Amino acid sequence: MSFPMINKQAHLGRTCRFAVGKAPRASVRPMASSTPLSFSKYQGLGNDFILIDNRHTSEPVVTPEQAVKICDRNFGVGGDGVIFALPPVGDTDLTMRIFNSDGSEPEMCGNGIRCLAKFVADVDKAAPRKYKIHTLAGLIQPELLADGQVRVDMGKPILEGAKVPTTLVPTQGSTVVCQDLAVDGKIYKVTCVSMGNPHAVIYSCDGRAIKIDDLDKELVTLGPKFERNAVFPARTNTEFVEVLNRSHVRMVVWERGAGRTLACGTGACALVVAGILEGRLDRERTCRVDLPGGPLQIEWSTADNHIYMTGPAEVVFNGTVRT
Ligand SMILES: N[C@@H](CCC[C@H](N)C(=O)O)C(=O)O
Repeated sequence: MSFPMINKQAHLGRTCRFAVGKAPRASVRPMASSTPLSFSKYQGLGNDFILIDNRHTSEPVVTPEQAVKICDRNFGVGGDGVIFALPPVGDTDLTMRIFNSDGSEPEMCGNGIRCLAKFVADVDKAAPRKYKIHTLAGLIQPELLADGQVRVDMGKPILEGAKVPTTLVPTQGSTVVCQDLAVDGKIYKVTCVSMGNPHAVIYSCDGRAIKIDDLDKELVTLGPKFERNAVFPARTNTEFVEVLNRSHVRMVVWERGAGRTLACGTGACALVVAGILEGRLDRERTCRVDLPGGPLQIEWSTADNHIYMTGPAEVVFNGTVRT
């Protein structure tokens, strides 16, 4: 591998100070507290993850509570989440599970699955190839390209509001497009899309198009008011988007369970779908999405209705950690 191998060691035996989020589907066995755990840190556009080769057993070797501590940027390794490569289910190559940095378990992670594909290829010393990965959002298929990028077949978006889930009243059939949501005395136009995980996408507020530079500072206070809004019973990821032209946008994101991050792959997919549903973007062209950490290319195929996401994934360092 052509990256510097840094061995980072941390001891995480202290009590965590943070509230641990709900992890409804997590059923995990705690690991022995003194066992050093090998991990690799990867990032996709600055969305960073601790990757664990967990293919020897179907239960994650880290609990949600331990994940919170490992993700801590001051007292731990630091990351937006912990991702596990688990044994395959059915006709797949492997299973992915992820804990957010607050310990909750999302269904999918777009940047994370690019990192996972690179990680597994690096561990197995495999030639570039396409993986079939089982996730809580169904089958997701990343392909390592010759130029180092990873192209992911993200499957079909879920457009039915109740399945996103949101209690906002649908505006186009069963889909919530440009529905009003009042937050802090302003009316946001919200479009709800699930990529397996829920997204609230916002292109305009109080009748004006979103300007990323104007709301950048506000995001930290505004984001949680969407994430925990009663109209999103499973909480939500929230993307604020500025259109540069009909195939190029800028965004910032507040992630469920992780807060402000530099990139969200599922969010980039959801906002392109939302932009097309709102009539702001062209479906015929691949859309460039500029995230705080860099660009992704997103296509919503008319041929199979799947979303295709292309972007980078890089190893940062390998290490061991005590939990
Ligand atoms: N950063 C991810 C999304 C991770 C999950 C998200 N925080 C959730 O809870 O749904 C991405 O790149 O998609």
